[in-house]
Amino acid sequence: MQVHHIDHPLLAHKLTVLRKQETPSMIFRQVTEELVMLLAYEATRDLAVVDVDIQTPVTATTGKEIAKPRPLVVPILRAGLGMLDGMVRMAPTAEVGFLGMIRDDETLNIVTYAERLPKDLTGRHVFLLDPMLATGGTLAEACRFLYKRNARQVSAICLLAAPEGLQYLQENLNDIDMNLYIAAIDDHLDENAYIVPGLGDAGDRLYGVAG
Ligand SMILES: O=P(O)(O)OC[C@H]1O[C@H](OP(=O)(O)OP(=O)(O)O)[C@H](O)[C@@H]1O
Ligand SMILES: O=c1cc[nH]c(=O)[nH]1
Ligand SMILES: [Mg+2]
Repeated sequence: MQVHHIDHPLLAHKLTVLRKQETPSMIFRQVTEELVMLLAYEATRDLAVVDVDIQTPVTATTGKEIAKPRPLVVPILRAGLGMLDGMVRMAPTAEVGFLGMIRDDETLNIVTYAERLPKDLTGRHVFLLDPMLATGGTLAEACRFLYKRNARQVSAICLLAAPEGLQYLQENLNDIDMNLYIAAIDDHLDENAYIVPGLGDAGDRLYGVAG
C-alpha cells in the first residue's frame, strides 16, 4: 500500500470546519464534498487516458479522454456516500457501485450488508470512498472484495486516518497494491476505536444519529 498524505492549506482549513462539533450537517456535507474534490485531483493523477482526434474552431488536433473501461467509484455506505457527489463531479464519466459496510462498535467486526457492483472488475480502476480509516478493518475488507473480482487497481480516498489503521493495512494488505489518499493522519484511536482528535462518527455527522 502506498500512502499519499496530501498536505495543503485548503484541505487543512476545510478539515477544521468538519472537526468542529458545532458544524451542522448541512455545512458538514458541503465541506465534505469540497474536500473530496481536492483529494480527487491528486487521486486521479494516474487515471488512464487515450488520445482522441478532435476539431477545434481553428484546426484539427489530438486531445485526451479518460480511457475505457470507465473508472468505478465505490462509496462505502453510509459515510462514504457523503463523498460521492464531489468525486463524480471531478470524474464525470465514472460508473458508480455501492458497498454497505458497518463496523460493530463493540466487537469491531465488519458486516457487509449491501453490495451492488459489477460481478467482474477485470481491468477496472476502482476509487473507494470512505471518510474515516480507524482500525483499517473496513477498508481492508472492501479492498479484498474488489481484488477478488479482479479489479486492476484500487485507489482509496479517505479524509482522516489513525496511525493504528495505517499500520494494520501495511501489515495485512501487503499482498495488495493499493494507493491511499488522505488529508490528515490523526493522533491515535481511543478505547472505542474512534479517531482522536477526529471528527466523531462521520455517518452521524452527515446524516444524523442512526438508531
Ligand atoms: O477503520 P474501521 O475501524 O473499520 O472504521 C471505519 C469505518 O467506520 C465508519 O463507518 P460505520 O461503521 O460507522 O458505518 P456508517 O458509515 O454507517 O456510520 C467509517 O465510515 C468507516 O467505514
Ligand atoms: O472516529 C471514527 C471511527 C470510526 N468511524 C467514524 O465515523 N469515526
Ligand atoms: Mg458510523
